[in-house]
Amino acid sequence: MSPPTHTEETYSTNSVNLESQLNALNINLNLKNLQETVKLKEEELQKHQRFLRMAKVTSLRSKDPNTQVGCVIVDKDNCIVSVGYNGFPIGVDDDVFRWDKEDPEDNKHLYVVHAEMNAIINKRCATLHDCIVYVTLFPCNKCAQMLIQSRVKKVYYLEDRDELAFRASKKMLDHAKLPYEQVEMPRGKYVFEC
Ligand SMILES: Nc1ccn([C@H]2C[C@H](O)[C@@H](COP(=O)(O)O)O2)c(=O)n1
Ligand SMILES: [Zn+2]
Repeated sequence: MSPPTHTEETYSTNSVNLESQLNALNINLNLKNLQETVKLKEEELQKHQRFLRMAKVTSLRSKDPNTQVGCVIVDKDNCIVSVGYNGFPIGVDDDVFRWDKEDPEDNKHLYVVHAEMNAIINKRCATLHDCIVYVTLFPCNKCAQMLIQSRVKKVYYLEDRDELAFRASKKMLDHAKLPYEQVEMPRGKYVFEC
């Protein structure tokens, strides 16, 4: 077999260079796509953190001495369509009805309207279908029922509890395929100059 001619050697070298240049371009393109994906993810996380910070501010209006919960609902255009916090129904006097939990026959849980329920009731739009719910504490089973029936798209939350109401809520949300996601907040993001 005759040795490769100068032309064949040159062609072979060029094709190797071309292939390595294409590989380098491909790696560079993948890196740029990855950087863009990471940037979009970071921007989305910051959006969720902004709305959860608003939910936290909303929760400060609650008179519950033990647990203040806030809820913000936004539509598909990220416009706030409703807010709510946990409190007694309109006209149910905080001075008459008790906020403590000692007496099973006269317990705040018999009276309080949850933040999510208030946000659902307070909505300033025809429907909550496909809206996103931001709540400072994971929805209980009763709120999960209302959120499912309202056909919201997803729930983002800050805190969770290992209690029956929350376990039942997850069971229903999972079965109804209503997704939920816990959001980590950067430290010190609740410092409000009031
Ligand atoms: N997702 C939730 C869970 C609870 N709440 C309200 C109901 C009570 O006012 C308070 C919990 O009281 P605790 O048992 O911690 O003394 O939080 C709500 O609005 N939404
Ligand atoms: Zn609830």
